[in-house]
Amino acid sequence: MKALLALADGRIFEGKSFGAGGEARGEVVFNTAMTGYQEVLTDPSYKGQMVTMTYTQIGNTGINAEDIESRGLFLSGFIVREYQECYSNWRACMSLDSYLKENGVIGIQGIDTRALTRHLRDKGAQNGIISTIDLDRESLVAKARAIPSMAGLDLATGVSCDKPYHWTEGLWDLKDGYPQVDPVTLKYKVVAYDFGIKYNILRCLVDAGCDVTVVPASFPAEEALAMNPDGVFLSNGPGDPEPLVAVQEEIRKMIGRKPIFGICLGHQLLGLALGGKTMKLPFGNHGSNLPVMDMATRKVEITSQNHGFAVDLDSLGDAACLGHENLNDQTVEGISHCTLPIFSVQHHPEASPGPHDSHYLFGRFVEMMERNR
Ligand SMILES: NC(=O)CC[C@H](N)C(=O)O
Repeated sequence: MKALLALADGRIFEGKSFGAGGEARGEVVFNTAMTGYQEVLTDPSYKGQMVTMTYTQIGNTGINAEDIESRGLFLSGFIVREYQECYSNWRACMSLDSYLKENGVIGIQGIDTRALTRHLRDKGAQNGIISTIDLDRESLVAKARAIPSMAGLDLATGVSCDKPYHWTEGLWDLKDGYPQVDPVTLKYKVVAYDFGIKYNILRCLVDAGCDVTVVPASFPAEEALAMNPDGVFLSNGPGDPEPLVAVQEEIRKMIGRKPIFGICLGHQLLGLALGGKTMKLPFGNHGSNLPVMDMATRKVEITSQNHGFAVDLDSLGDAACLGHENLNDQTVEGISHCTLPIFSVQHHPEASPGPHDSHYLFGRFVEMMERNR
């Protein structure tokens, strides 16, 4: 079935539909990861976005029951060069096409994703619409123009959990899959704020020795502190961090009381709680091959990233210093508090998908909690 992708600036791409049919809208971004489309699909931080993969063939390894990063699919559309219906992997249980259909997500294939990516890189990420039902080009562009901008949107509250829960699953192992870890062996009590948390962050925390209680985005700081955790974790999540004013206020109350570690949206929220500002980047960083320098050791790590906003370092003044730097665009990749045991990173040390170079950051958080007990 024919499908069209129309961008707000008038550019149109024609392709064929796979997955669900209908119409979907969102901010179009590109992801440069060569593997891990299932983790990309289940990353809640993509809510409100349509993702184009720069890798040319997608679907080859099908879908399995294990590489899942959240309770569902949150992105609104999936754009690929060549969809592969014929999949092969020992863990695969269904095709990508069936998975998208089951979850009501629109896919479009046969798109010149190189041209689309270059367009987004040169003109900036922008809103777009994919349709199989309205093939009128002018009407689609008009609809794409009417989509509200990602800047200013609180999308995190909508994807967070409803009530606190306990997490005890550890990291995947080839022989045993995901282990259930006995909480008595976990030494550090961590309260993890869920703004759209990826499961592998929770697994990495457990693997590092943390007994994790996940709490909703709106969880009051007083209640988190009353649980007397060794540390507080702030998760990744979709949308703009700036409108989450109430969350920033709660984070502010915990600064100086407990060690804090933040990832991605959690990092941006920490920056705002420390008095800094965030800004929207032209097209952001989405992929699993992005170089970053750890300023403490000057070691370079290849990282997994997925963000469209960034912390403005100058706006932080003396509140924090640069902890990590993105070596492609020199944006702030991490901050660390000058005196308190508080740090955060823009990239994803849990990978999923991506390299494990940054796994050490979970160990750094545990060391911080150990020193502050
Ligand atoms: N992965 C994330 O946490 C993304 C953070 C934020 N939504 C951004 O786009 O910058």
